[in-house]
Amino acid sequence: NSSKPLRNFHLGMFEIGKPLGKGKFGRVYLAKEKKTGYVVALKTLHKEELVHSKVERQVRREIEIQSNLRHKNILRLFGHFHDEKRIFLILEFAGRGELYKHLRRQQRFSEELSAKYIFQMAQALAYLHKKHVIHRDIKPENILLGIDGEIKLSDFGWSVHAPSNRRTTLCGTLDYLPPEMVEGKEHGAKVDLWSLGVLTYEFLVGAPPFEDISGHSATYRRIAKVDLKFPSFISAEAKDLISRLLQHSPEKRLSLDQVMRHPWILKHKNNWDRPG
Ligand SMILES: COc1ccc(C(=O)Nc2ccccc2)cc1NC(=O)CCSc1ncnc(N)c1Br
Repeated sequence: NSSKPLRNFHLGMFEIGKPLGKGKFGRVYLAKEKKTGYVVALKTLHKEELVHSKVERQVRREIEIQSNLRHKNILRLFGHFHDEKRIFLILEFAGRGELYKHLRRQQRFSEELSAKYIFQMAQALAYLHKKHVIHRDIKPENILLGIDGEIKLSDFGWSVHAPSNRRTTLCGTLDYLPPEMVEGKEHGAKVDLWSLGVLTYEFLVGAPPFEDISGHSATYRRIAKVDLKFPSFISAEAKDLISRLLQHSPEKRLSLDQVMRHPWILKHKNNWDRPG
C-alpha cells in the first residue's frame, strides 16, 4: 500500500559481520547497513531447504504477520529480500543475545529476575493475542535479550492466526507442548499460557517440568497427566502461578492479565531496575 515506505533492500547494502548463531533453517549474521551504519541481524534462509520442507508458505505468512508487529519485547522484523538461492530476513539485533545461554550458564534464575522476565513475556503475549497471533513456540531458545536486559521474543517460526489446528509435524522439543497439542486437538491462544507456565518453571528450576530422559512418549505421558513436581526451594507464590498456568483444560488457565497481577509478580515488581 502507498503508506508503506519504499524499501527494496539488497545484499550489497550490508557489511556482513560475525555469525550470531545457527537457526533451524539458516544462519544469522551481525550486519551493518552501509549508508546509515545501522546494526542489524541478517538471517539467511536457503530456498531449496524451504521448498523441500514445504515451509515457503509459512515464511510468507510469517513475514506478513511480523511486518506489522511493534512492541518493545518483540524482536522487530524490519524487512526481507531474496536472491536466486536465499531469502534474507532483516532483524533487530538483540544486544545481549540468547537467553537460554544465560540460563544454562547460571543454571537457574533468581525469583526476582524470573518474575521480571515472565512479566515482560506476558506483556509481549498480550500484544500478540490482541492481534490474534499465537506464538506456539515459547521456549528459552526463542527468547533474546536486548541491550538493557529486556526480553525480545523472537523466531515466530510456528506462529499462526488463532484458532488453528497444526497441520505440519512438530519438530524439536516436546517439553513446551500443552496437552491439546500433544493430543493433536484444536487449540487456541491458551497454548501460549501453558508454555508460559513451563517457561516460569524452567527459569526457576533450570529444567522443564515434564522432561523425561527416557524419551518422547514418557514426556507425552507426563504432559497429558500434568505430572508436576516442585523442588523445595520454589516459593509458594511461584508454585501457585505455575500451577494455575499448567492446567490441563485451556479455559482453566490464568489469563495474561491475571498473570501480570499475580502476587508472585507484584511481590518483585518494585525492585526491578526500571529504565526511565
Ligand atoms: C523476529 O525474529 C524472527 C522472525 C522470524 C524468524 C524465522 O526464521 N522465521 C521462519 C523461518 C523459516 C520458516 C518459517 C519462519 C526468525 C526470527 N528471529 C531469529 O531468527 C533470531 C536470530 S538470532 C539473533 N537475532 C537478533 N539478535 C541476536 N543477538 C541474535 Br543471536
